[in-house]
Amino acid sequence: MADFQGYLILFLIWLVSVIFVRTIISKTRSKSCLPPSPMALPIIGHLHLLAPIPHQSLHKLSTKYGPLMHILLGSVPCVVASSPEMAKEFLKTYESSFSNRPKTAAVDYLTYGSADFSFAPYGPYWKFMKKICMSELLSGRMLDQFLPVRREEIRQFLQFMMRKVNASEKVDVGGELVRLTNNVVSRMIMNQICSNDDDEAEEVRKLVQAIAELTGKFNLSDYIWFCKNLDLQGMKKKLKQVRDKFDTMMDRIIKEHEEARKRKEDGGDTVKDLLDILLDISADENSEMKLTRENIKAFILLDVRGQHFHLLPFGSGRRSCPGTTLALQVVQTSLAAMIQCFDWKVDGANGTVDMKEGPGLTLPRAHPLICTPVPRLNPFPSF
Ligand code: HEM
Repeated sequence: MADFQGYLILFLIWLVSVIFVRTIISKTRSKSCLPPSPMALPIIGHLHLLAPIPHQSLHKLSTKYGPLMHILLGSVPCVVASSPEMAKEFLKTYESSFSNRPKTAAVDYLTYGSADFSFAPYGPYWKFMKKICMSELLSGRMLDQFLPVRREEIRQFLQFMMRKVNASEKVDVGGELVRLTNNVVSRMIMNQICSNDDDEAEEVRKLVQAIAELTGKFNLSDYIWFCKNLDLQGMKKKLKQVRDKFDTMMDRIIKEHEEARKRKEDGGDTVKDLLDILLDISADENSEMKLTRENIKAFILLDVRGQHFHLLPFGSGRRSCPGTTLALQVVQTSLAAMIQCFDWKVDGANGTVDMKEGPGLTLPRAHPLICTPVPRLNPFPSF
């Protein structure tokens, strides 16, 4: 009996040692495969190194650790590529392994459980939506059809500037360009204008701003594993408020579209907006995939070509921006009109433009650009 106990103890010691040594070997092996990394702190990993503006901090770290480095966002491992060559490796050579976007609690909730296109996992639904975007929603034919909308909105923008000239008033240039963009996109998507000065327009603007802020905000529960189910920042309540408001607005707009479609059924050749096309696809019994109400709402919610990997304003590869052609048409034409019609006198800072960057997903300015427009030529002589 004593012999048997001795053998059992020896066996257990052998088993524990084997497991222990194997774990150490596998850990060392997997670590040695990872790119260089700064020293991480327990729990928060490298989060403390990313303040105040993450892309600037990452650039600084890359000058020390090279164009490919490994960091921990709390408990989430992450690889950072910081040179054109490395970007090409991820976005072209090994593109198929990196075609998903990270999922955050805010985006997942706001998009009805990732039912949208921008954050959809790479798979059959994403492929279906990409095809619809390229062949219908944002196709060349569709963009040509909406040329009068873009022309009208740029005209309104220039007329607004002329009114400011006549009143000798300053302008928040960024704010007005956001208004121009929102108007073009919302007229294309659902035939609605956001610039009328009524309460509803203000409500929509606030909603868009709240969505942008919530999706760009750092949420502890996405990155620190033991905070996953603790809502320390009160995000859940804010997300629910915003999504409920959006939901009510969309239900009303969809109902209006459906009533208008019924009235039009007996003929008429009015231009379809993007929401009409999405409702057509969702009603089509033979469609390759069924589009749900939530897919449609989530698609609407979130609203240089990427071949030279030095400048990638629209990304590159299969997840690159499908709105590039539309965006370039609006950006180039608006910029040309702004430069052709006005000189822009910068307010304060000795007349220089303050290029300080603020935090956010789309690289906002730290401070608004306030200018006084000075007319070079009047595009509307009778105005
Ligand atoms: C100047 C304006 C714009 C810029 C700078 C821009 C930039 C970008 C960037 C950087 C991405 C991510 C690309 C990647 O992950 O590789 C993206 C994705 C996307 N953009 Fe844009 N974009 C603009 C305008 C638009 C417009 C006008 C639309 C539609 C009307 C649009 C729709 C989308 C969509 C749906 C995605 C997600 C694509 C996917 O995940 O497959 N964008 N955009």
